[in-house]
Amino acid sequence: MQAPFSTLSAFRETLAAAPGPDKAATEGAQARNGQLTKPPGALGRLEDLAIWYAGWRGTAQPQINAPQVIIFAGNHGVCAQGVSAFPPEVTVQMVANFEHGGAAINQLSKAFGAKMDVHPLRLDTPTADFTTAPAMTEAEVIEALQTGWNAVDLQADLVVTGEMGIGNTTAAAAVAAAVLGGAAADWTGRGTGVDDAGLQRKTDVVAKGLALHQSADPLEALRCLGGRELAGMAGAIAAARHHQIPVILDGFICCAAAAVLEKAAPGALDHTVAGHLSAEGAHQQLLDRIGKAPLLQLGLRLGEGSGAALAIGVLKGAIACHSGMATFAEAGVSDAP
Ligand SMILES: O=C(O)c1ccc[n+]([C@@H]2O[C@H](COP(=O)([O-])O)[C@@H](O)[C@H]2O)c1
Ligand SMILES: Cc1cc2nc[nH]c2cc1C
Repeated sequence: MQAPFSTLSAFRETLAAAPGPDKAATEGAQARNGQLTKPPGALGRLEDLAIWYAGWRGTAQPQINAPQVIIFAGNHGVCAQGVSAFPPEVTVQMVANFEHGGAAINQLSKAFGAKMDVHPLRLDTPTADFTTAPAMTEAEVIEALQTGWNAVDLQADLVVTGEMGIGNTTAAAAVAAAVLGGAAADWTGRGTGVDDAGLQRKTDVVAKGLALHQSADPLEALRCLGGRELAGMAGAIAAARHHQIPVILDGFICCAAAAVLEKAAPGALDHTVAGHLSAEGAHQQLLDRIGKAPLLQLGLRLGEGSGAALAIGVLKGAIACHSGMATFAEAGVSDAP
């Protein structure tokens, strides 16, 4: 389906009109969970995950057969300020690596049975340096949101949103600070591995951007301080909601993009779970602020959707148990405590 918006205000309305989970499917899944051959609650968070997933898919006994990993790539004018340990050319080089199957996310997608799509977003035209101008025009941010929306495969039954973009932890920190509040230093971290001087530069750059672009509107924060890959992820997360497809969020940059949606329309992330806790310092508080507990904590700070792709395995495990286990009655197991 083509994106049903061509302005930020129409995108805001699309978010506000998003559907909720199916009540009957949720209740059916809760009832089924109570009959499965295990002590009550013994599968811990897997039980909540299965019931959550069932509600969004609209069936009490769902399957996961077609996960889709979607990677958006963007370039950032703010790299001119020396905010990354790597040069911006790495973005296009890594896109080629994705296309040739050589990146971590290629292997993780394959390992967890997901198809993987890559969307380079105008890599030859970096966003404007947000210390001097808005990162994007409305037309540019809309184009990226639309590409994200249209990237979701309607046949997918689970979506992972990931990114690649040298400099994007600076953009994500600025967006997080603008939509969630706090000082620049609360949200900046080492990204690809900047040293102490680089971290100080990054914090000053974010503070400058926040001072220049003051708006209470989270979508304006995305436009002025974000990047095309953040907007792409936001568009895909919103589209997945529209099509009742659950989403696994990835690391710091993905969650900053998601926070924009949550602030623009509270509840907009109800169809999402946090795949992992990134080693990027501010990810924990970002997750706290969007009310998500990560499924995994493995010290990853790669991006590319890698932590979320690993969490596909957790969700598949939850659904395999929920939909495939025998009930006490079917197995002839006594359910008396
Ligand atoms: O996902 C994360 O939490 C994460 C944390 C640190 C770095 N990254 C990745 O590293 C790149 C951004 O780092 P930087 O230092 O260039 O801002 C970008 O391509 C991200 O995918 C990703
Ligand atoms: C090599 C490299 C791979 C990445 N994948 C995601 N972000 C990245 C940043 C770099 C520098």
